Amino acid sequence: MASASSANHILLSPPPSLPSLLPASNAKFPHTSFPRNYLSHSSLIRSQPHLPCFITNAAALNTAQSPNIVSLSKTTDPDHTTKPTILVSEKLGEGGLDLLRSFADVECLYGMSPEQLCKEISRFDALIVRSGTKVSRKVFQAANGRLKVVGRAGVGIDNVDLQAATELGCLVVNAPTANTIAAAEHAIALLASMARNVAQSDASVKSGKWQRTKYIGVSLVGKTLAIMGFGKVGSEVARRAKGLGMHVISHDPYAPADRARAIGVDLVSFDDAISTADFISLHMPLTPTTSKVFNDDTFAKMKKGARIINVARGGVIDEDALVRALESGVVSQAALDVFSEEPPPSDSKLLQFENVTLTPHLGASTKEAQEGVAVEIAEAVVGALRGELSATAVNAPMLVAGGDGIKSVKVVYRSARDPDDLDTRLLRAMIIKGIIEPISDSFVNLVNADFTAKQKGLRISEERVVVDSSPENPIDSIQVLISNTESKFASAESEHGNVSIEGRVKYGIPHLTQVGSFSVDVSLEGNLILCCQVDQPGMIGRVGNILGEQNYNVSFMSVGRTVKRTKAIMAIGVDEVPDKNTLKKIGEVPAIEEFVFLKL
Ligand SMILES: NC(=O)c1ccc[n+]([C@@H]2O[C@H](COP(=O)([O-])OP(=O)(O)OC[C@H]3O[C@@H](n4cnc5c(N)ncnc54)[C@H](O)[C@@H]3O)[C@@H](O)[C@H]2O)c1
Ligand SMILES: O=C(O)[C@H](O)COP(=O)(O)O
Repeated sequence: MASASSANHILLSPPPSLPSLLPASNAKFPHTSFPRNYLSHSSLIRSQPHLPCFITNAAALNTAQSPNIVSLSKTTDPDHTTKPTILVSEKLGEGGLDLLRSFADVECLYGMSPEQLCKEISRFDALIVRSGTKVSRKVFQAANGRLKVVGRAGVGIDNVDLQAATELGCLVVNAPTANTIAAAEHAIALLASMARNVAQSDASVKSGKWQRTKYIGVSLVGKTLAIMGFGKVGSEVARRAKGLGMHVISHDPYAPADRARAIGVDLVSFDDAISTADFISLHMPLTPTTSKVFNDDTFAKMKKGARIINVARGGVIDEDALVRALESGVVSQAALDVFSEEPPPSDSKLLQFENVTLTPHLGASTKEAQEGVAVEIAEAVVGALRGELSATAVNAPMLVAGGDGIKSVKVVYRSARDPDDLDTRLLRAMIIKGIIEPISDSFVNLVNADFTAKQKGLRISEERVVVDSSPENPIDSIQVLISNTESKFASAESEHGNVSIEGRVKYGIPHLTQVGSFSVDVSLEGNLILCCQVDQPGMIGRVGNILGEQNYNVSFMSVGRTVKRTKAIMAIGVDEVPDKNTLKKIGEVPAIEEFVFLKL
């Protein structure tokens, strides 16, 4: 692709290499004319050399509001005409569906078998599920790279294989807030109805009996309630239980003590919580750590006659152990909204206990919560498909952790902020993506960038340097140093042999400010010719004339040098993509040692 008239002299020949300088081809999404760079990246990443691309993308982040927000891509493809497609596999509120339909072609296919889902999935850019759809590795594989977003219309994402999603570059978003109150209210409903045998006595009256003595209950006031998991739902349950006059304690290894204290709750150890509580309400997510955390050992530590409410996930309880605890009387009552298998098999022993109250995963099922969740997830999915920032991304780059020849990359962030307040995970993912995408065969986006880098054995180190600049700007500048590689633009190599490049945002636009040891000031937009030449009079004119002769309009020029009359770097912006011969002529100017053409 480059014809070299000397070792340091790189002449890019547009055709046939030009396609590699132009926006990424649609090869990975051959099925659609949906934006080509969607969840891929800006054309710059495919262009030469691959260094400034991550400066562009990383520096652009300075305009984003929060480092905790993930954007998969920024894209503008003026040619796209086809709407994205979204599959909704479980019942979703109308408000959310309306929103989805205003942006995409939406298909609601409820009650699909896992095989049907695998068969259908490759037609869709996004999938929206609730807790009833298992989004397994097989589903991601069957999507053939098309699926870009999975939206979980609710909180728990234990039915989505996040590892597979991450590896295959699919973003997973959820709707974490809209059903909190519904779930908390359901826990309180189960707590109160269990204490007063509402469900059991209702069934008894309906069967013609009048058993006032049998269904004598227990009072809540003054009793100790242990909330296991003091997150959104747990803390709302705590508030309500305080209102009922209960003494509330909680166990949550990650919850801040002052948040608990603010609502009069003491955070205690797991064992203290379960051994002192009269009622135990479960509100932790199902994870490998919490799976079957309520088992024979833990039931044995409970106060005899403890009562358990589970509105979290069935899998946090070893259900066989619960059966044993109910049989022995260690647990006197249980109220369960969730099960390890849903619906529970008809021969499940849990269905046979009169002192166990069961509901069919109704925690989030209020009209209000379902409408809220539907809109929340629709906004998240549409936003992600548009390439906007997504605050509810659950798989990357926050949750998970190239190059041929490249072994290590160092990123230096200069910022006025305290290094502890600088969350650089998204920037890091952007930088890694920029580096490995051009040298990776697999589909790389912000979701799987870290994972792919790890697979390639790329070491990334970060340094945060405090500088005196406006704290309103999260990052003053970003410098990327890549060792053990050669740049297509040799002048990008610093004296230590690292490829070194620095960028910053100026007036909201990413600028390249340092290439190797040369200072430059180049806005990273449009078409750019970067030359390294002997610093001598007339160079700007010569290159300008070559471009002018072919009617190429120069939009800006910037020259940087280290020592007078030695070497200089010239950056020339052009409105149009120069043809092969024009670029060749520039390369043939004797004082020009090397140059690259970049389409940003
Ligand atoms: N039944 C329903 O319909 C329904 C509705 C909403 C939520 N849920 C379930 O409830 C869970 C909690 O929802 P949320 O919105 O409060 O989530 P959340 O993330 O706000 O809270 C979960 C809390 O659990 C804590 N936690 C994690 N590991 C823990 C452990 N080992 N021990 C104790 N605490 C631990 C976390 O620190 C966090 O504070 C969800 O994951 C979901 O599975 C069920
Ligand atoms: O995690 C959740 O949000 C709840 O379990 C709700 O699940 P659902 O959407 O299947 O009702």
